[in-house]
Amino acid sequence: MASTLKNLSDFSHIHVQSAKGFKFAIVVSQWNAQVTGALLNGAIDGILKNGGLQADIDVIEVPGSYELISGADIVLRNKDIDAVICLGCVIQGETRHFDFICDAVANGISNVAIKYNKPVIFGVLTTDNLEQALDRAGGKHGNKGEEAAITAIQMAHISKKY
Ligand SMILES: Nc1c(NC[C@H](O)[C@H](O)[C@H](O)CO)[nH]c(=O)[nH]c1=O
Ligand SMILES: CC(=O)[C@@H](O)COP(=O)(O)O
Repeated sequence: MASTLKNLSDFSHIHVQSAKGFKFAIVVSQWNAQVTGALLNGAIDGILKNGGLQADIDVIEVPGSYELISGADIVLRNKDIDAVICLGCVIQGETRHFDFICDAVANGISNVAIKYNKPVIFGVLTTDNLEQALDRAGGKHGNKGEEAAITAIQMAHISKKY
């Protein structure tokens, strides 16, 4: 369902299990910091509102969304983490660089999840412009960072169960 048809932060349709006892890493890009900072706040709020502890959240900043791949790999290689949340904002520019970054990040994050058999959540906005990004980072379409946190909580429970 397109974001315009729903609020990304409306979880009334699901039962969100507790985040208590799980350890999360949030890897966040510094590119478009106005947006990624809001995504980070949303993700942290999503974990804390559902019983998680601030002490169980590691935040790792990386330069750009492309570096989310390495950031997720480094943290999973070095820490016992239940789920990683990758937050970024890629905005179309004049060239095809946007396409290469988006494809690389989506595929790279998937590969890290498979490599470590851990949930690595794709919380990366890929927008035409800044307005669309702000709308999804605490604006009229909610906060994709909070959505990514809820996804991480759910996947952490699934990983623990099976
Ligand atoms: N244009 C955007 C970038 N570009 C930078 C890359 O992510 C990467 O850091 C660089 O290619 C060096 O490896 N990154 C974003 O996160 N958002 C953009 O809009
Ligand atoms: C996604 C990007 O790397 C892009 O914003 C860079 O802008 P440009 O394509 O104009 O170089």
